[in-house]
Amino acid sequence: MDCVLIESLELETVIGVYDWERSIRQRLTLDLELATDIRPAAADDDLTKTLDYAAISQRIAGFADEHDFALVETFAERLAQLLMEEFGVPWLRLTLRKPGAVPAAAAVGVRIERGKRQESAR
Ligand SMILES: Nc1nc2c(c(=O)[nH]1)N=C([C@H](O)[C@@H](O)CO)CN2
Repeated sequence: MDCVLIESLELETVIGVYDWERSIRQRLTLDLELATDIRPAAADDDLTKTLDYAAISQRIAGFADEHDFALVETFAERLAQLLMEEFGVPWLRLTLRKPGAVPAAAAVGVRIERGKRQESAR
């Protein structure tokens, strides 16, 4: 299975369950593995035949701007749905970290996998 990767994407958003978190923007970092068959794009050297990681990163930054969830779980789940629907991603693994939320930890967060892996014929 081929993947397009986005690693350590830095986002700013309103997120948190406590009152003091509702009026500030906090940093999240995102790792993504997005399943896609890269061979058509590679064969024709054509960006339109693959997932454009720049366009997807920009869309994710917009998503972070538009929403103010309480939980990282909600952010991750809603973002996964968006990526699968808008970009036709059949399977993804998404790791969302909230650095600084627990001072004794480098980061805390969630990792989810959604969709079906499609093993490609060789
Ligand atoms: N599983 C989770 N636990 C906690 C979350 C969360 O989103 N998911 N959030 C908080 C607070 O917002 C925390 O980040 C403030 O430091 C606590 N636990």
